Amino acid sequence: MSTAASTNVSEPEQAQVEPVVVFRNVSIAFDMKPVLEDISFSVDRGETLIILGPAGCGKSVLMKLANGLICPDSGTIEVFGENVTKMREIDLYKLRARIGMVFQESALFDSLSVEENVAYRLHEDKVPEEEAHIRVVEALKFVGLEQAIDKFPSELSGGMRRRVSIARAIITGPDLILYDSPTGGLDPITSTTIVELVVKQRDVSHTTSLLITHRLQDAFTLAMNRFNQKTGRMELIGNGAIDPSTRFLVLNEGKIAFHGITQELVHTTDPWLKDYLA
Ligand SMILES: Nc1ncnc2c1ncn2[C@@H]1O[C@H](COP(=O)(O)OP(=O)(O)OP(=O)(O)O)[C@@H](O)[C@H]1O
Repeated sequence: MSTAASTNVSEPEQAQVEPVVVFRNVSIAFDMKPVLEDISFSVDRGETLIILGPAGCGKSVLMKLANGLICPDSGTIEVFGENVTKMREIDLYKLRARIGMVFQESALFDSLSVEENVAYRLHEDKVPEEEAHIRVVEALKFVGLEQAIDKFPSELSGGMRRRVSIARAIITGPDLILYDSPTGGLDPITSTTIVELVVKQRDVSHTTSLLITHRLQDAFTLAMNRFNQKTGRMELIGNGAIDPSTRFLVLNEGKIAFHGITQELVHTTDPWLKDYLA
């Protein structure tokens, strides 16, 4: 029973901060085959959640659920405090305006120039041409590609296309970024340049993010590095320290095999996780 004294104790500050994404008991099956079963987790403001797991375990399905692109069979999903599973298409459209998406295949429009691709959402929102151009240049500068503004996707390397895709995702100043395998299909050196951009976005803008990766190396690079704004480069945090805003979610056979911080993951005693991380 609560006492007068206990009710007077002020609640911790964190109680006032609403998570950006909340999954509660979410399940979904395709063709009677369960893909995600009773999944619950939340992502706090400013957090980067790295999603790992074997091929086909449901990582992309989880991300599509977070974006309201598909609906769960049961459970609820809240994004920015709103239940996306109950939203009308028009409200989902407004919600997605606050979300930046980076797809594995970059998903650029081949017939549009880099400038038109990056400005796509601004044009949809009827942003005046002059302002749109300034913002495109700024976003392309962020990813180090301002010189490619007049090129077409077919003239770019895979890594450059991925960088354009990141510029397109950040141009609206999103409150949440969903990265679906942003380094997929890239060589290790190019992958590192993409991870560096993700770290830069995390440490400069503190945008809440969900990031799927198949490469453990990328996941740990994200956790162990920070962006140095003075040098304009990513650098090791050092002394074995890790980024406090980066957490991990590992899926296996439709369930959460791990959800927590980097140190807990690397010191796990779970046999399956140890094998997966080896
Ligand atoms: N629209 C759909 N219809 C039927 N099955 C689907 C659909 N979308 C996903 N699946 C199935 O759900 C399972 C999980 O797919 P998902 O793409 O989320 O896996 P993943 O973990 O992202 O895989 P990968 O690491 O290979 O990208 C797979 O078996 C896939 O075939």
